[in-house]
Amino acid sequence: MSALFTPFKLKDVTLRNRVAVPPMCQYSATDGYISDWHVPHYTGMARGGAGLVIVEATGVSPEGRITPACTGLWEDGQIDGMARIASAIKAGGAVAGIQIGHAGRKASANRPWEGDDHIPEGDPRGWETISPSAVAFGGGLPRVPRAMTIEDIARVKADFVAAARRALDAGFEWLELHFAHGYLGQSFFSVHANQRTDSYGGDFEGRSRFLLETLAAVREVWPERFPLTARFGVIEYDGRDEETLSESIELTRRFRAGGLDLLNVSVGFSTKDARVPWAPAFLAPVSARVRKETGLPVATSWGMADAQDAETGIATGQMDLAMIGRALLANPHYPYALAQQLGVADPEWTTLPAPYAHWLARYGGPGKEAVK
Ligand SMILES: Cc1cc2c(cc1C)N(C[C@H](O)[C@H](O)[C@H](O)COP(=O)(O)O)c1[nH]c(=O)[nH]c(=O)c1N2
Ligand SMILES: CC(=O)[C@H]1CCCN(Cc2ccccc2)C1
Repeated sequence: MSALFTPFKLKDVTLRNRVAVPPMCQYSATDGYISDWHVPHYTGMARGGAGLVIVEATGVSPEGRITPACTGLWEDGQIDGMARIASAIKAGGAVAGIQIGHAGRKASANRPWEGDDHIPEGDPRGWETISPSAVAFGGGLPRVPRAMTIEDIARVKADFVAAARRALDAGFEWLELHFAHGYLGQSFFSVHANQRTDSYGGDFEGRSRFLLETLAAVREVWPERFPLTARFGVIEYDGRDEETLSESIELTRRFRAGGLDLLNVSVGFSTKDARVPWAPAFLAPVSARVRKETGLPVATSWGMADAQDAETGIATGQMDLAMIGRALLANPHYPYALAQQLGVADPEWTTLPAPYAHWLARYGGPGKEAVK
């Protein structure tokens, strides 16, 4: 019996298995509105057999996008397109999730294949960036952000709440706050990005305040029956890992007390000088520690695609969900291959829709004997 292919119930939502498609920007939107790219893309991901599909980082405001081509939920007109995506994911048999976020000092950037760098100041495609402090990320993102005022902070929190409401209206049943990867939420917690001397900076309490207040505000509007989750970088690989991890674990305990239902464990990416130990499943031991020391269900990703790594991750309690990203860009039906490799009974019917499963259940594969 495969641990990866067992259902996962969280609040009133049940995932058919532990394979999750993490949010992956498609950089295919216009003014935050989806295009003809998105519904087929997410439909394919859901039909491939994953238990959960989380829609890409979606801006809570125009300036909260990473690039001009990122999706948004800052205005009601954007709900309809997102509703089509949510409906398609559910029809494909997966739970429909969405990540909402604000890119902070990493905003106003070109698409990865067009430079992955800040749009030059003065270029009409770009916009002013904001962050806890006027400290640039550096490298290809040299633009110095404007330090947020208390009014900015209040506005952005309200934007998260409004976007959460729109996600609910669109039919999503799993919400993920983007508090990772060097974007605004992560930046408030990061000593690299947050040098404020007011109540939103300085010590652990100050650097945690924006994240905890945003969670509390969203918790008020997101229904108890649906999972409210966050993706958060618990480690920076900047030479201060033990200090960062212990602070992150304490903050995760407070997330749990504040009503968070699951943490998607990731990397902070707050500094361009990070030395990330890239390797298959490199974050799994960190995920295990967070899960053990906080008691909160966790998901994690980063090289979790190997069948044994994913199976071990779940079977040994390192994580509750394995988030598999690029392998699913390569092959949205990869959950079918995982089920086959892990010896799941009826792998076709476990992962694929009837029009495919019926025939594949009696198909030997390329180069094998013809249909029986
Ligand atoms: C094209 C693309 C786009 C995105 C990502 C990645 C890639 C490749 N990733 C990170 C992603 O969710 C995942 O954590 C990483 O890709 C690591 O997992 P894999 O090693 O790919 O399985 C990502 N993460 C996130 O929290 N929000 C996002 O919108 C995106 N966007
Ligand atoms: C929005 C977000 O969190 C994404 C945007 C794309 C790059 N992601 C981070 C990433 C780094 C290296 C390989 C894959 C992914 C973060």
